[in-house]
Amino acid sequence: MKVTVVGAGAVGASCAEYIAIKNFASEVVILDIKEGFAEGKAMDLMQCASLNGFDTKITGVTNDYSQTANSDICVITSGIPRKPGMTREELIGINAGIVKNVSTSLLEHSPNMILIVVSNPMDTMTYLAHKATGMPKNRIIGMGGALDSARFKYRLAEALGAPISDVDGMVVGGHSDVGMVPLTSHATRNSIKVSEFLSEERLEQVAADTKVGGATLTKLLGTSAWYAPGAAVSGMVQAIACDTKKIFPCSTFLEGEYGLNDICIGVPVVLGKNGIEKIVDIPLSDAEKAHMQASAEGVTKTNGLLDL
Ligand SMILES: NC(=O)C1=CN([C@@H]2O[C@H](COP(=O)(O)OP(=O)(O)OC[C@H]3O[C@@H](n4cnc5c(N)ncnc54)[C@H](O)[C@@H]3O)[C@@H](O)[C@H]2O)C=CC1
Ligand SMILES: O=C([O-])CC(=O)C(=O)O
Repeated sequence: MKVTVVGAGAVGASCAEYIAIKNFASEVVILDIKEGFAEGKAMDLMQCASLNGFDTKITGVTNDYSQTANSDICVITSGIPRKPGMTREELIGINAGIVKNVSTSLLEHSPNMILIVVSNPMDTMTYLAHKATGMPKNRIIGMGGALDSARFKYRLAEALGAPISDVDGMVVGGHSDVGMVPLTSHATRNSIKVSEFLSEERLEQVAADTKVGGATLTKLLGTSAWYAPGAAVSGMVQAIACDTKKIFPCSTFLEGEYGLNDICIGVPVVLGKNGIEKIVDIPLSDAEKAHMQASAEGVTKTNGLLDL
């Protein structure tokens, strides 16, 4: 199993590190445009191998796509992150050109790859990768919901005073400060609905804190987060590589599901060796449906800024 990660920055390196530590891939190639940067990150990570007990071979390359040839899974994390006070959508001007170039260059050398898009604004970048490469929709997957759901579970556990392992919950919709749709009505603490434990007001606060999860960290860190994003990507890569059929909320191209068309947005999917193996249509409450519709309108508006 060969995995390529484009972008050796904060998220790319974190993702490569988690993939290596989980020890399911034979090879990880990290590619960056900055001379020597990916080589340095790869060497540093390889020097963790004996300490952390993994056998994954990690190599770094400067913009040499021939080294990525025949990758099974490719991850795009290249592009600029936001600074405090910015929205993800403001990154489109620079990141669209990068994602378009990177996705087509990857496809030239790995025609059978499954592509995971991380760069922001992620739903629009996933849509762009779809249009630029013409790949089948099951092989282009945007990462956002897996991270947003982890943040939702963190906030729920905090409010419940419960261990995170006791909590389950999912966030669908667009990966943006306003567009996320935390599915509070489906969230549980050890199979008991969280509404049995928390007031409506407290649950609204949990949802609000979840939606600004990325912005909160960006304010604290001065740039956006990387540990949980890297862990979220590595979980999706593992599900595909090991054909686990686990369900993750992912951004995927919709053709009528959830009443939406010609858009990539977060919905629950089954991940396996073929990438997105099934889109899971779950019933939403009227309020969740309205949030999903408004979220889709936001993503479509951002997609309209693309030069396709
Ligand atoms: N979807 C999600 O949930 C998340 C998305 N992100 C996004 O991921 C992206 C990366 O974030 P960070 O790693 O923090 O940024 P970073 O600045 O640490 O790393 C980005 C890397 O991309 C490289 N790069 C730029 N243009 C390139 C090109 N054409 N080819 C190859 N490499 C290129 C840069 O040299 C840099 O090393 C940002 O757009 C950020 O907003 C970040 C966290 C979560
Ligand atoms: O907040 C950002 O800009 C990066 C990101 O997508 C996240 O951490 O959720």
